[in-house]
Amino acid sequence: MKKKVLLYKAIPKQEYERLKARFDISFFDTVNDSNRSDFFTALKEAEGLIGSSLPMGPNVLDKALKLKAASTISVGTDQFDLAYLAERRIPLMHTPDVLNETTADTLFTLLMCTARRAVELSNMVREGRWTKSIGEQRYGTDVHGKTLGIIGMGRIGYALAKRGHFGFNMTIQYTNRSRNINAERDLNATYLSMEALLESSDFICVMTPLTPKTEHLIGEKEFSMMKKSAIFINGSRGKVINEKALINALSKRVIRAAGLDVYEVEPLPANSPLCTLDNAVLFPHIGSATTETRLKMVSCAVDNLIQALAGDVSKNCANGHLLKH
Ligand SMILES: NC(=O)c1ccc[n+]([C@@H]2O[C@H](COP(=O)([O-])OP(=O)(O)OC[C@H]3O[C@@H](n4cnc5c(N)ncnc54)[C@H](O)[C@@H]3O)[C@@H](O)[C@H]2O)c1
Ligand SMILES: O=C(O)[C@H](O)CO
Repeated sequence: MKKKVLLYKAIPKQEYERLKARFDISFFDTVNDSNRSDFFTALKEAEGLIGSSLPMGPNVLDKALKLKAASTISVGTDQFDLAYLAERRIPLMHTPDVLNETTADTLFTLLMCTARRAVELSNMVREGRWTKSIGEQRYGTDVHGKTLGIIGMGRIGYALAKRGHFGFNMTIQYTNRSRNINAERDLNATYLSMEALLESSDFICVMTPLTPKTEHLIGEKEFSMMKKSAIFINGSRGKVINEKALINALSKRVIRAAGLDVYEVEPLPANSPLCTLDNAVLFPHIGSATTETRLKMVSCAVDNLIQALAGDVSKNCANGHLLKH
């Protein structure tokens, strides 16, 4: 008999067929009031889970009594409680590496758009407000040759730093849980304390995962330490930043501008004060959102689930270090 798998995201047909060839699939594109009880019935029977963007904390997974493996179509694992899963001996598989370059492309786009006020000025053209030279007060600021400070120099942080170093002759500095020797060797990156990085960077990009230790890592105190001309970029998770403090820093011009791909609440409510700020560039969580990369992520997550349900968690297991204890 085929193992039961709960799929909670629409995926390309060829990847769906790969799953269907091996497993008995229950598919939920979304979970709402009309299908919630069917979702929980399927969850109760599922040995495998695959999907993304749904909170899967203990309150949900306590009902998944037969669960043997979960596979998230993302590198971020913050929808899950890794320790809880490890306690139940359930591996959580994720999709590192396949999205590094695309996400770094997005972050650099965000950085460039923010520095050069691209969205604001493009809107001026579209709305018929380009009636004369834009004027000094709307000039952007240079990116090339500036200092890029990266908080969280992991896989994506490194890919972003590569763009800054080789493409834009930027000075790279970073803070991280541990030294990134490759970044220091390849990109001449300098390891700094958080304080030193905040005080001396022209561009500051946050690329840590969201964990209990990184929640609200950047708040009022940190914004006040940045240069008045600093441009802040968040491509990690919204909750790594105290969004209220960021809004305050932007509206009072404590810093120059921010480029954001992620928010405390997603989708960002249209009445968020962020939407009224002309010094904020707002992307709708599109770090990895290209056709090619999203397909690679789904394919990787499908492979991960097949392998994990066969007992092999040697690759891409996010809580492997906890399962060992
Ligand atoms: N915006 C998007 O669409 C998008 C796309 C991909 C990933 N992400 C987010 O980016 C995160 C990072 O992805 P990655 O693949 O580079 O992960 P990674 O694990 O390779 O890198 C994260 C780095 O953060 C560091 N770190 C962790 N806690 C820290 C702390 N308290 N202080 C300083 N550094 C700390 C780690 O040491 C590591 O080097 C993901 O967890 C995800 O949340 C967002
Ligand atoms: O974590 C990730 O992979 C990205 O945020 C896309 O969901």
